[in-house]
Amino acid sequence: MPSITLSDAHKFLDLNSFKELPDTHAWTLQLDDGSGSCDGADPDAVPIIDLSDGGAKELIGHACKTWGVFQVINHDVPKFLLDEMELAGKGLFSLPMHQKLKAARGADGVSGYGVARISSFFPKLMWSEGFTIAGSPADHARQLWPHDHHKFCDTVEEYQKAMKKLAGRVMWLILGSLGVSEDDVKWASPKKDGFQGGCAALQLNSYPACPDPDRAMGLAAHTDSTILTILHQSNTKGLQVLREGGKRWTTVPPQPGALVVHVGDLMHILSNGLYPSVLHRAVVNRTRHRFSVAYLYGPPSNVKISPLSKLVDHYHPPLYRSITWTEYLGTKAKHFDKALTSVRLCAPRTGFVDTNDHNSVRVG
Ligand SMILES: C=C1C[C@]23C[C@H]1CC[C@H]2[C@@]12CCC[C@@](C)(C(=O)O1)[C@H]2[C@@H]3C(=O)O
Ligand SMILES: O=C(O)CCC(=O)C(=O)O
Ligand SMILES: [Fe+2]
Repeated sequence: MPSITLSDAHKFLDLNSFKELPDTHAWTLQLDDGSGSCDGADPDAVPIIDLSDGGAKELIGHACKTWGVFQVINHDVPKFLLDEMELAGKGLFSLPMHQKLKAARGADGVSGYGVARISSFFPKLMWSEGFTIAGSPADHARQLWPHDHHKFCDTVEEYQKAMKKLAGRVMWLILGSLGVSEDDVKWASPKKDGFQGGCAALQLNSYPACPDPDRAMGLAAHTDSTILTILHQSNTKGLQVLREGGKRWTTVPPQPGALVVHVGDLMHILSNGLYPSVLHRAVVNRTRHRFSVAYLYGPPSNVKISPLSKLVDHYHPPLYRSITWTEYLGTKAKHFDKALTSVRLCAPRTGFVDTNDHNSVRVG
């Protein structure tokens, strides 16, 4: 079992046990000042795209350019699998804390139970707990359920398989909307025996009901270091996105059976900035426990990612240097919201809204 030092102990408080918000979790940000977030009733809402629609590619291209996020329906991932994964995750988080700590994420590790990796960039803790699965869930699952970890592992593996297939399909719709063909991105090309490219992590997020939701933060504003992320959120709202160059947070309303797709930083790089990664966060509420599962999809870890040559010419110089996913995750762990800027080659033109300069927008 990874040892937990005393200074770390406050990170592993059982959030369900609080009647009041502890100071360690009280953010000074004003979460909602009334001028900001709007909910799904807004006509200008996050697009919902039917993957069985012949025009899906164009609709996805437009959504990537303008929002960096969209929901997909008719995606062929069975509803029972989404429900089963949600139940498996809820079962994990409902274990006693001492049991969950047996699968705690080590200091340099990726997999395991713990607070969000980006926590170290913030003075306050987030009102959430997470469990990250990179590769096989078996080792950690065995620590959590010494007598019966098979059901959890089977569900996770089936979910990973379905998500990998969907992620490949959506990635090709996105690339297709940029006029990029399979010959242009060898590592990602679909092979006869199934989609080859791609590497991924699964992130389970739990946001317990919170006694003071306006002063708490479920998951602080961030972009994902992925090509794309596929998010399944339970039927409780909490996910908010910031529209490109925008100043207001928009709720992505849970829609039964729909999956949310986020454009990640590596797609931002591949598209040479045409499809900016989306800044998003999770807020919490007073009465309901919220749960989400994110499938974080990227390229094989050692493939060099750079702006696609089809999108680069004399008038459109490459804006980012090439970098592998492994290197980028390291850069993100060190620079967080400055990671994309740190791999940028040319300074943004005057008047260009750099959506990744988080200081220029109200992130609270
Ligand atoms: C493959 C990934 C992507 C990671 C790191 C690693 C495993 C866990 C992912 C997340 C999931 C939660 C938000 C985030 C910002 C975090 O803190 O951990 C993500 C991060 C990233 O997208 O950078
Ligand atoms: O819980 C959510 O809605 C957001 C989760 C998220 O952004 C992530 O896991 O990267
Ligand atoms: Fe995210």
